[in-house]
Amino acid sequence: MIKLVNLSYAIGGRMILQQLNLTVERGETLVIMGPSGCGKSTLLRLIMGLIQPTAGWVEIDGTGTAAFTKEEWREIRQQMGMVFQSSALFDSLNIYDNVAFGLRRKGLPEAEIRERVYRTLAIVGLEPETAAKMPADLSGGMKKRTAIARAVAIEPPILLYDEPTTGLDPIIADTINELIRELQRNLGITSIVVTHDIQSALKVADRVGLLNEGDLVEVRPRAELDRVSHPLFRQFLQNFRLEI
Ligand SMILES: Nc1ncnc2c1ncn2[C@@H]1O[C@H](COP(=O)(O)OP(=O)(O)OP(=O)(O)O)[C@@H](O)[C@H]1O
Repeated sequence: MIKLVNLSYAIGGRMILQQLNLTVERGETLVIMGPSGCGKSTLLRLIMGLIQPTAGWVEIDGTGTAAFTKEEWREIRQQMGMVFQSSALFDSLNIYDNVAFGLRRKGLPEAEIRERVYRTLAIVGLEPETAAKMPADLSGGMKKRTAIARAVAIEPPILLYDEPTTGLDPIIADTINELIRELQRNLGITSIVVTHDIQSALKVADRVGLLNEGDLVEVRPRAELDRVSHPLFRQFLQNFRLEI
């Protein structure tokens, strides 16, 4: 479970996020949409503890993080996987070592790492032979699968995705959406997905929220998107030619 309590973030005197309150239940997938620059990536960075809020706090599974030390953040980050916008694979490491990265940091024995790497590659739909390849040898969709595998390998209860389908063609994007859904269904992962992609939102979301100018203006269950009331949210959905 992820809870935001009056969460605010300002930088250089400018308010980026203001007083966000939200609970993402265990096993739920929340999609956050919003215009460019509205603060979506900043929100994910706050949840990961990569930056600290100006006011308010984040709770992870009932634990408030406001007074966390760097060490405590490092520990709780073990509960969270992050899939970065550009996949952000380590270019000099092969796929095996990319997926093994978080497992090595946990200090697991190599035999267990090996078993988990191949199991995770299978979960994300990559052949075992992919393990020996370098990121540069992979297509965009396979890179994204690898990035998801790297995040999933540590078996985190929470996964955060920053624009998981950006830059992928619609068919490949759809397979990534399927994968996000499967991970939620099969592993019960709690997820926040930040995206511009309404198709993706419709495929993976239990609920969808609109972030605008640092404010979470409306959050709706996926099945109730036809009842959205905020004008910008309506416009946002219509712009993507959603029949509402
Ligand atoms: N370190 C920083 N210094 C100055 N401004 C920042 C910093 N980090 C974020 N911002 C500003 O905060 C706002 C929100 O940025 P953020 O990257 O969170 O938006 P976003 O919604 O993820 O955008 P996009 O959809 O384009 O990725 C932007 O106006 C950005 O310029």
